[in-house]
Amino acid sequence: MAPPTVVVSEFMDEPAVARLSQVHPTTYDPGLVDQPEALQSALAGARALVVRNRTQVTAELLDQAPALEVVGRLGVGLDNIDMAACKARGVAVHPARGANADAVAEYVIAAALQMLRGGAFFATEAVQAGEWPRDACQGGEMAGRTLGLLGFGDIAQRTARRARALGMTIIAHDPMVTEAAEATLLPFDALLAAADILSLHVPLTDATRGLFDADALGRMKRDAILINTARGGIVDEAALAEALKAGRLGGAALDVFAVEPLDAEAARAFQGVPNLILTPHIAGVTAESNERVSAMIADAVLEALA
Ligand SMILES: O=C(O)[C@H](O)COP(=O)(O)O
Repeated sequence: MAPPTVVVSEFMDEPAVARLSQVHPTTYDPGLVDQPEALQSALAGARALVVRNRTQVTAELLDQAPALEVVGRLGVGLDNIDMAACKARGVAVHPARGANADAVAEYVIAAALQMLRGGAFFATEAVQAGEWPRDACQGGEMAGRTLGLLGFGDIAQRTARRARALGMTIIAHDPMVTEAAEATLLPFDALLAAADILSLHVPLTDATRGLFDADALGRMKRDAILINTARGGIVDEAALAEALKAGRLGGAALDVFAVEPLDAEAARAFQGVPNLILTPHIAGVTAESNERVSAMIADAVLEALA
């Protein structure tokens, strides 16, 4: 078998893989991300590498791939890719910008609705059993509440449009944005103090690492809901667990974690914590978004190698 020109180390929509395979010898093995040696040897002659968020594209890995020309990223976060090392080696990096944004925006709205109103939808058994738990099932409304967005890029703006349609007031903080039709821009402290639901849409950088520590969480409303679909590491998980347990915060939905899958310490910290939803880094992944993301990256790789 010819050594692969294209290596795909995490899951990708099969029709997009097939398009790559028609043109170039392609190794598609979603398990490669967990087999560093196999990944290195697959890359020996590869011109393209396609990853999601778990494959660490480090300088060391790039050194094992001397023919590499392009990295396709099946998502938008770039914290698993050493961009400087790619640049130094002339390796282009293509994220799937915009292709999973609707999936994340819908997740944020669903998580907020779930936190406010979700209890009612778990009443099926009680209702079948002849109970009528109307008090326990009473929730809250999105309309009239304030959605705070930290970061006001594409995903946050799509979330804002949906929230506005539900009657919410939208506020945002983004040092890169000076004008926004969809939101009132506020300083960070004012955003923390005013949001009923606060959703994070910033990358993990030195400036955002650990930003939501005990102090920041303490400056939010006591009944506020925090939603993190951005990156683990922005929220201090132990401090969040403590705040929820102590009733200093209303609830949280976390899709991303400092270590994924959760390590034992984080799992212990979250044990028995009330009003907490944990999901496995899935906000941006739906059947539709996987198709869009994969098609976009197949196109980018084919074009780069043409
Ligand atoms: O950065 C992203 O777009 C999200 O983390 C989803 O990425 P993934 O689906 O490629 O893991």
